[in-house]
Amino acid sequence: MKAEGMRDRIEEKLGGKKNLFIGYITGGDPTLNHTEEIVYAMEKGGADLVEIGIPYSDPLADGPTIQRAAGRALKEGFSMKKLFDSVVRIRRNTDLPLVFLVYYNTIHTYGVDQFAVRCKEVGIDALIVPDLPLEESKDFPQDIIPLIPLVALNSQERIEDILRDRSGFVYCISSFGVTGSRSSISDKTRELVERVKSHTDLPVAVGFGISTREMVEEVHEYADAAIVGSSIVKVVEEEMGDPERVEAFVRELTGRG
Ligand SMILES: O=P(O)(O)OC[C@@H](O)[C@@H](O)c1c[nH]c2ccccc12
Repeated sequence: MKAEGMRDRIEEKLGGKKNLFIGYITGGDPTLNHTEEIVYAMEKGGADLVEIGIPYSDPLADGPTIQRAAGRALKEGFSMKKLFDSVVRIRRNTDLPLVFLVYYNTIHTYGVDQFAVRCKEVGIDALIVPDLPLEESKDFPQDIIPLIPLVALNSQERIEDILRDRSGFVYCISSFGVTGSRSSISDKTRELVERVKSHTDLPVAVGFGISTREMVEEVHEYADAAIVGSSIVKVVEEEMGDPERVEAFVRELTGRG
């Protein structure tokens, strides 16, 4: 489903391209000022899209690294209102596609329609809602802002259903369990991506457990985009949000510049 009258930054930047890179950070980690600077840093390092995670106290799909990031952000007084204000500032400076990674509770508490409208207003391009079941996503106002379809190794028979009438890109989850670095990518992932590609022309991205340039290259052999979260968040943690360090790490992962 395509949002009416919305400029499709995701299609412009990702459509028909290869060797793409998507980076994740947690919004407000360690502060919202850092988030703004880190988004620019990731773009300079070669990221084609940035996922901004909304810190949440009970993030069931997240491993310890991203949980700690959420803890840091919440301790600093994170609020949705302040994040929306940050995105308004970010949008004055870049056309980089931006996606929120947000648990449903945050949306529900804000008000579903209000949340969707505000995201669109500030220039968020899509949402990833890891805990929203497919059936319920059908009632979500995707005419206002699209939801990125998530496909897991065990979604096999439902792939066609999941991919029907979608825009943006497809997020293939390459392993079972929670976010966080792993030493290798399951070989089932390639099959999953091939299957997804037989049902859609959207760009296909692979995430979960990717942490090195070698793993990014491996994903690029069969998918359009590699997604890296926890290992970027680890740099944010170790370097106390220093954008230059994040830029250097993202550049190492993308192999650009
Ligand atoms: O952290 P990893 O293993 O690199 O995985 C990507 C990831 O961080 C990001 O896309 C993400 C963060 N939280 C999530 C929850 C569900 C699905 C995906 C995510």
